[in-house]
Amino acid sequence: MELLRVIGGKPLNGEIQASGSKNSVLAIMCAVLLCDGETILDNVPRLSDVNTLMQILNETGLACEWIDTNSVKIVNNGVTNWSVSEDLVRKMRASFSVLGPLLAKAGKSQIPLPGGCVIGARPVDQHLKAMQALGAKIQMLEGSVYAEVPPGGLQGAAMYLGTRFGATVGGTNAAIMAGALSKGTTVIYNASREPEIVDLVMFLNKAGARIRGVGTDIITIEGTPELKGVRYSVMTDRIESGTYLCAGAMTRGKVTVSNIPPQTLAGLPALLFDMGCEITLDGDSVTVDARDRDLRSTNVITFAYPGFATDLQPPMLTLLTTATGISYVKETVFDARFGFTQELTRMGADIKISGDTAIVSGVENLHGARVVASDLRASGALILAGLAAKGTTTIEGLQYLDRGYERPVDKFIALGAEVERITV
Ligand SMILES: CC(=O)N[C@H]1[C@@H](OP(=O)(O)OP(=O)(O)OC[C@H]2O[C@@H](n3ccc(=O)[nH]c3=O)[C@H](O)[C@@H]2O)O[C@H](CO)[C@@H](O)[C@@H]1O
Ligand SMILES: C=C(OP(=O)(O)O)C(=O)O
Repeated sequence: MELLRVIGGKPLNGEIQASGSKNSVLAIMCAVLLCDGETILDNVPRLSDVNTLMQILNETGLACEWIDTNSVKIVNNGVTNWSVSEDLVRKMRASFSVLGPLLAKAGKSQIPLPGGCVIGARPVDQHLKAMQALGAKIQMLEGSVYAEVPPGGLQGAAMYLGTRFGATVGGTNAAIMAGALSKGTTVIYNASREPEIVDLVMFLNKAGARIRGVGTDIITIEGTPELKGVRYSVMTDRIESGTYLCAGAMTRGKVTVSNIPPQTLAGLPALLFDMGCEITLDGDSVTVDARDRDLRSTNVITFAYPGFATDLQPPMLTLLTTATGISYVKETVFDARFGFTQELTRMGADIKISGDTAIVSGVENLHGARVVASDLRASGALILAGLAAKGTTTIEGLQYLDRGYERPVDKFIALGAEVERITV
């Protein structure tokens, strides 16, 4: 088994480059199913999620290969298989996003239901609603979704997408991708406004789609009969970047993340400033300076963009464990995203959970412990805790870390951390 050993107590100092965005590249790779011929994607992060999606696309008949450290070539000479195997969907929930493109391109698709995960229930009713609005026939058989295009093909339609948690990123992506090849006009009301959706649409429009309104909550799509492969550079990862900025603050150091447009971080720099950090925005680089500072508590509420990103809630909450005073962290996007706080408690944090809110009372120090990451952002959060703690922390569950953080050990070492992967 592989573990991460973190020796804490040293302030991080230095600069790192943000990697390509996981959530953006996964959506764009699904959209490549819609694009005939060759697509080259640059700034692709080397992550296990990307490799899993490459396997899925290969299974559908596309040919994906790494052609450079961060570039992937995908050749789409036609979809030859419209079903996805269960073990791949289980590995990565985002694989369900091939449903819409497979349907639009191959006329049908079969995908096992992804089920819930440790951060919440995660149903896909809004993905299916979008497909049905475009005319698809949907059936559930033995835990799989079977979708089929009606005889005249998918027809553009107006649809309202939304869940009890607000807009849906995956549902909006699904509607955009299927709408791009539908006949006529598709309008999505209450669309998600996440930067990764803007990136997906920029890719699709470069490939020949006609989509406008992205970045607002009404997206309009004029369907086109075909899309062509293009070369496209994926946006940088705001969640990875935010994690390193929180690490700088948590260790009372000074960290610059370059290559990240600050507006994509939504409220994070402002919240770090409220806590007492010095923040410098310089073009596409963000610096947090917390050296010799006493950080104070603040309150955080997660929301769809431009609200505070739920994926940054675990690192932000972790940072608050050593801020003076009491912080309230309310999670409104997923219904079970506080599991990791139990592990922080083992390291000396004082956290109480009351429904959708975590009440964090700042302590002077965390102490090293053996802890287990049970999801992707929990893994980042526990590294931050380990970096700030007195003593040594060992973290289990590195398969989650590898899903979403590119070369984290190299990046933390570049900032002066004592971190190593060990096999036991
Ligand atoms: C691969 C990817 O891009 N993942 C991101 C995507 O996940 P994902 O696309 O799954 O997130 P959604 O925005 O769809 O989910 C938001 C909430 O809506 C619920 N819901 C969603 C769809 C649906 O059909 N029915 C329903 O009830 C979900 O369970 C969740 O509680 O956006 C999330 C919210 O920013 C991020 O945390 C994830 O990192
Ligand atoms: C929740 C996340 O990803 P996914 O939707 O792929 O599970 C995440 O990146 O934090």
